[in-house]
Amino acid sequence: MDIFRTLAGGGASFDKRRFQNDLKIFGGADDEASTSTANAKSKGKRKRSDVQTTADGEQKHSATNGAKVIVPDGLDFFGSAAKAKSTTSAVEREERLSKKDGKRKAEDESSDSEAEADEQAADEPPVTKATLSTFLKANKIKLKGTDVPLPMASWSELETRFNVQPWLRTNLDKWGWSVPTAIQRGAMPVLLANRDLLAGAPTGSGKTLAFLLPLLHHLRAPSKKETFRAVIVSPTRELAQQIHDQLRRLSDGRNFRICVLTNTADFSSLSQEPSKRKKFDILISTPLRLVHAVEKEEVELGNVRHLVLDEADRLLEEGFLEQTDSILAACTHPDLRKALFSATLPAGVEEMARTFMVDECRVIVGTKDSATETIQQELLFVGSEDGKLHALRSLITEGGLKPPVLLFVQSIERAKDLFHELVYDGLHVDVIHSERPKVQREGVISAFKRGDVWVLICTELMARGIDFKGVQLVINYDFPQSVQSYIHRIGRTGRAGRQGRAITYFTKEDAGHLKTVVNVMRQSGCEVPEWMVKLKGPGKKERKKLKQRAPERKEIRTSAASSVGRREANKRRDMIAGSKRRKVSEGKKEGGGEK
Ligand SMILES: Nc1ncnc2c1ncn2[C@@H]1O[C@H](COP(=O)(O)OP(=O)(O)OP(=O)(O)O)[C@@H](O)[C@H]1O
Repeated sequence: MDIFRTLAGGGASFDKRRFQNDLKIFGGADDEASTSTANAKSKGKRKRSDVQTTADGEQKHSATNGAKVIVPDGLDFFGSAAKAKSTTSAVEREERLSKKDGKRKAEDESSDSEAEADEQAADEPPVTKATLSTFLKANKIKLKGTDVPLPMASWSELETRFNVQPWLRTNLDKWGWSVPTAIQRGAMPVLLANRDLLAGAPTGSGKTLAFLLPLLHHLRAPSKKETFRAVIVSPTRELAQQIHDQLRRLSDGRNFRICVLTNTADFSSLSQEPSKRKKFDILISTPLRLVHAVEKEEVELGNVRHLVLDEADRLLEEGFLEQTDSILAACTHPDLRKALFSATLPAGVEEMARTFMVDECRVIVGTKDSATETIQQELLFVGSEDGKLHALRSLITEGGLKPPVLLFVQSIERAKDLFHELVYDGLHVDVIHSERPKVQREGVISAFKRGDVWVLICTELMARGIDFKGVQLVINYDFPQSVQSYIHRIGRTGRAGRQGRAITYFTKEDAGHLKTVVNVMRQSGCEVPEWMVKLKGPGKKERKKLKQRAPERKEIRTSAASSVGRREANKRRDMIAGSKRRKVSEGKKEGGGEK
């Protein structure tokens, strides 16, 4: 079907002169090799988001094409205008710590002014009732609930206001973060005051610390008497492991016993008879594992005082809802406090959450269900399924594929297929999905973090929560099945104040759902062609259908002949490289004798 008829059927009209290049390609959509950038920054006019501060304190993202996009202060999650610099320095400082001493010294000297900005930010005065509304506005925080505790402006309030133990502050300071992020400012006081909390803030904005620190504060020290006083539930093993790693760092030196139920060793300790079981202070688990353990009476949740649902909207969705419900029912302690966190909180989820929370506070940062501002988002029309491989290979040959890259597909099958295609392209590519054994999954993640894997093909498994700091680019090879999926997937880049880029491929078949992504792009300040803005969004029914079931797509495969050709070419290339290496090493041996 003609794509323009499809789109026009949705109420779109086009400025054909302005988008003549796109139009040309759309018109020739039958040619499966056709690809067209239908994004705002096409043809090299990509927006860069260098944060500038104007005299009136507003921040601007300067675009390389000259266009200025005003960014509200609060959407810089790592500080307001005056602190933009200091935030960057906090993240940079974390990286610098791992560099050699000499280099560190030189960098430290050159960043005197940054250090001054850090100090200024760290000294921000506590928020009072009189300054509350200005503070909330500046940090783009929205608070709701009865007697919601005032947000905290700086880390020093942890001691002065909440009496947090010095060891916790010492461990926190090891990260070198000069100021709390907006969600940490708003959510931590609520949790430190031991209130139920529903918290929403963009991807990569530091939600994990916002719930971990108050939790450790309340537990104070390991307990010999009670087991499982706190439970953190996450939808994937990988995320559970990541939360565990951060918790370990934050509780360094305190000997808290932390059980990650997805770890075989911890799990087998619980399968023993009750008297021989190890006692744990904190339990981190995926829902299914936890429910099984509760059913088998290996885990007893009657002592739990603090329950955290990370990626709460996912845990309250079909597929996990039943298990989350069982977990809630098993946490029977009268003093149980619940904290729900996510970057996306659809209205239905909030409604459901309110049915089991008590006198909860609601803390939302930025616009609900929106993408992180530092991500340059692009939509790329690829004609048809085959066009995706062409687009990807063009990106590689044009040098636009700067590793590390995460590449999302809609199913395990397609992840495997794409891996088999790309592995012959000479890329350092690997694939991760739930069918791969745990050890392999862990190995792939480590290799990706080390930089040994440049392109990681993944399924929805990696869409939420995973914090790979330096991801340069996210490619949605297959169009995401919901707006939440889109926000979380692209949120793997542009984390902790860094810049990131996300490209979403779409075919004629995806066109009906384009508007959902377009809305997110516009909301986060990306330019979008007018014709896309005028598109009609999918109805509720269509959205539900797509969420429940991924569309049928043509198998990922270039012609057998070309893949054999590439395989042969790669073999030849490897042989030549091997022979060169051998010659060099033989030469070295011979040279060695001359000394
Ligand atoms: N106050 C801070 N200043 C600077 N960096 C921070 C601060 N707090 C956390 N970070 C860093 O920000 C990054 C993102 O944090 P985190 O993984 O908690 O994000 P998140 O909001 O949970 O994201 P997602 O929604 O994707 O799960 C991490 O690398 C973390 O170390």
